[in-house]
Amino acid sequence: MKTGTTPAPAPLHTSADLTITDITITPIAFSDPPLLNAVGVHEPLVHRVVIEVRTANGLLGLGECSGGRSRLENLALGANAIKGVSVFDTTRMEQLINHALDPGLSAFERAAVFSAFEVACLDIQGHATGRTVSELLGGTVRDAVPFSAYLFYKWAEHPALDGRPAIADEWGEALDPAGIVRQARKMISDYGFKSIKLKGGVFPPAEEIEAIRALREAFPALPLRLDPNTAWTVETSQWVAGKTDGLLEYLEDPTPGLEGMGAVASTAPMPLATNMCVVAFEHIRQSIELGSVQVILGDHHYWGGLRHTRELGTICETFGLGLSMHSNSHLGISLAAMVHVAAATPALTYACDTHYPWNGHNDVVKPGALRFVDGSVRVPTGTGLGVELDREKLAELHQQYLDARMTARDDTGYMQRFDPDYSADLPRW
Ligand SMILES: O=C([O-])[C@@H](O)[C@@H](O)[C@H](O)[C@@H](O)C(=O)[O-]
Ligand SMILES: [Mg+2]
Repeated sequence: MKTGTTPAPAPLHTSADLTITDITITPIAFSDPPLLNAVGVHEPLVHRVVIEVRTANGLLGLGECSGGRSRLENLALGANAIKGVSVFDTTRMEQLINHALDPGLSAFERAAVFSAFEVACLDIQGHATGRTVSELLGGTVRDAVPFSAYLFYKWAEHPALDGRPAIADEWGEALDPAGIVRQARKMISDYGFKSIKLKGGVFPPAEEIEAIRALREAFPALPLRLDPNTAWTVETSQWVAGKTDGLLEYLEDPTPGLEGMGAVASTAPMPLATNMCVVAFEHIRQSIELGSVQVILGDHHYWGGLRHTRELGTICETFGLGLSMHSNSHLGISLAAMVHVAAATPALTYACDTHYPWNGHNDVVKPGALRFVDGSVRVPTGTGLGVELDREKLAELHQQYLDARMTARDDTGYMQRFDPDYSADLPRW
């Protein structure tokens, strides 16, 4: 219970004014280092979208999601469907968006489109009532949200290409256990993270196990995770799980599919986690029946917004599953939304993932509200999401998007520019 030190804020606006009148969808591009994964390498620019929702009484709410040509088309359809609706009617909004989108679209894409608007509407609800988004989600159960150091094998620089010079970064090369430990030391010294995740699926599994061993030696007290994004067969996954017994707090998506994961889980000494085989509510039942995963990585972008992600927490608790959070390359609007929902979700059992150390220096939100201290981000205290748009930065990143003529993320195609024989067929080992 709150003590009398903070006076309860009076509602600032009546809900009668909170009809959506205008929505701006701005595609942006921001820089990204050459991070390696199971399907290739990150391109020099990430395509993402900033959503601005405005109401009749002049309030503004922000959302952020991943980009791509079809995503932009779907966002435009969604925006059109919810004009004239109150920002408090998010359930109806979800129905309207579902109705407006092509019936053939995946549940995943529908959820992603709705989520971007839901976050912006919750931001406005917060401004209108003088409350934070986490308060609107039921209040915080933690003041700060822990994140893990998200390590990647990486090249020292984006190689020169088509007349463009090479692009180096502050992180340098990490292609072996020593490079990974070096990267971990820098990330932990910069951000204070208390757990570590290594993106695997890049090198043969024995080499990645060596990197995990090196991390264990360098950071004896920090929990470790390995995520090869389904690069391994069931047999290889079982072998790796046996070799990393006692080293990992969980093993994430070693192999494709609920059945494959179930087979690995039946022998693995550690819990299995996923952001690939359980990505919608409809997958949970079969996963429980098969015992496929013991930890779900929620992600409000893909689970249909902040309220549904909070509901996912309750389901995880009900079935005795752990809950963590997945991340793709993102900026501060998404980080703020993650922090609010994670702070309001008692069932969160693991530190969340974030790409922010790789991308945050390019943020579209003004500095100050989001800071990592000892690996955690304190819940922003301003109303709504508690972050403010930096319009100059938004314009700059939008221009960067226009100049780059981006269409969709293509880690595999970019890798093939340097290695024409590269194949992204998985499982690879
Ligand atoms: O950014 C990447 O290369 C990651 O592999 C990302 O695309 C994944 O979605 C994610 O981080 C994961 O945990 O699988
Ligand atoms: Mg993953």
